[in-house]
Amino acid sequence: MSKIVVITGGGTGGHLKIADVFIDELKNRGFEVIYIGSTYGQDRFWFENDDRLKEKYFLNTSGVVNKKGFAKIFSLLNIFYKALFCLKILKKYNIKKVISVGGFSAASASFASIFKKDCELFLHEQNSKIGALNAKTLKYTKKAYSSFHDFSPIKDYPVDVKFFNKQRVRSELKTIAFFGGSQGALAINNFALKVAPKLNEMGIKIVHQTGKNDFLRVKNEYLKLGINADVFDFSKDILEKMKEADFCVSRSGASTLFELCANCLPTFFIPFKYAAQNHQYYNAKALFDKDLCYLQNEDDLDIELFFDILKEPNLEAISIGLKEFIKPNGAKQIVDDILKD
Ligand SMILES: CC(=O)N[C@H]1[C@@H](OP(=O)(O)OP(=O)(O)OC[C@H]2O[C@@H](n3ccc(=O)[nH]c3=O)[C@H](O)[C@@H]2O)O[C@H](CO)[C@@H](O)[C@@H]1O
Repeated sequence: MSKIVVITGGGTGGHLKIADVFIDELKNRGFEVIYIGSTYGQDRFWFENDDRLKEKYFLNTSGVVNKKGFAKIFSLLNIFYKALFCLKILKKYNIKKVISVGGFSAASASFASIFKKDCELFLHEQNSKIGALNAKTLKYTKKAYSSFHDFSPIKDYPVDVKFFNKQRVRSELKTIAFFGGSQGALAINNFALKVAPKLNEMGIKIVHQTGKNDFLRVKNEYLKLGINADVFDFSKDILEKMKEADFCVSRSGASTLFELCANCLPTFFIPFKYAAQNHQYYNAKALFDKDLCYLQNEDDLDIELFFDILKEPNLEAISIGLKEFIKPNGAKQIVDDILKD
């Protein structure tokens, strides 16, 4: 069997994090990995200087979902043109297995794997609602994996095992973290700034990930409020920040959500309302239905209710429940399954 696997997909951190976890898992088993992503989105930021990869290609492709008319046709033609380039890569390295982690970055290499007769396509869908490209390629896949959908033979999310290793049952509220997902979230930044003075009065320490675009504004606002918060735009080691927190306010992007579960950190989710098919809301609802998180839509945010929750945040029961909700080794099981024949 060829010892080189192609991983494709990205655009945002939620997809790229899965690629990252699979790269480690494959490298540990002596496989080499080629990554194919896009020049748009965050793919370069995550993998351009990654020494684990045998090769990396960033194609000039972009999404088609939100485009209309000629722009849409042009994007589609471009994706197919780049698929021919990907086909050459698959042939050159005799690739037999391509793993897509979704997002528009995955389109060209996924189509190339479908064109190549002796190549199998595998898919990881992170969210509760199936993404546009994944919905199109699903029927051509050898196997598809998801923590939300019945078609998946493996339900555990491929969370980096380090989040489990630093798992902690929370019992006392000393530190609160605000996470906006890989790009940060204006709504969470504004909410944090509104509740910060009272949190500060209550003696609660604030850790706040703002995203790159809003970092300076938020940092300055904390300075004006005279609050000594740990403010950062993006951290390569988010676990360092997470493990310190006893409660979190976060977007419900799938990778963040399952990392929070793995770490047993009770969370108040504020989903990104424009996510396709409102998938962030449904991601969090899977936890909410089991009383394992707090959940509020951005438009209904209620500061009084938030502080009511903080009076008796049920930390221990939620923390213990999260431990049961997700088991480690999701990545290992999926890669075992991909490599098994
Ligand atoms: C706006 C948007 O379209 N968001 C989507 C995107 O979210 P987004 O890109 O925000 O993805 P997630 O929240 O799922 O994951 C973010 C990843 O980045 C990491 N991280 C984040 C901040 C930081 O400072 N350092 C760091 O390493 C997190 O640990 C996590 O692994 O992909 C997710 C997975 O498909 C979807 O559920 C989201 O709806």
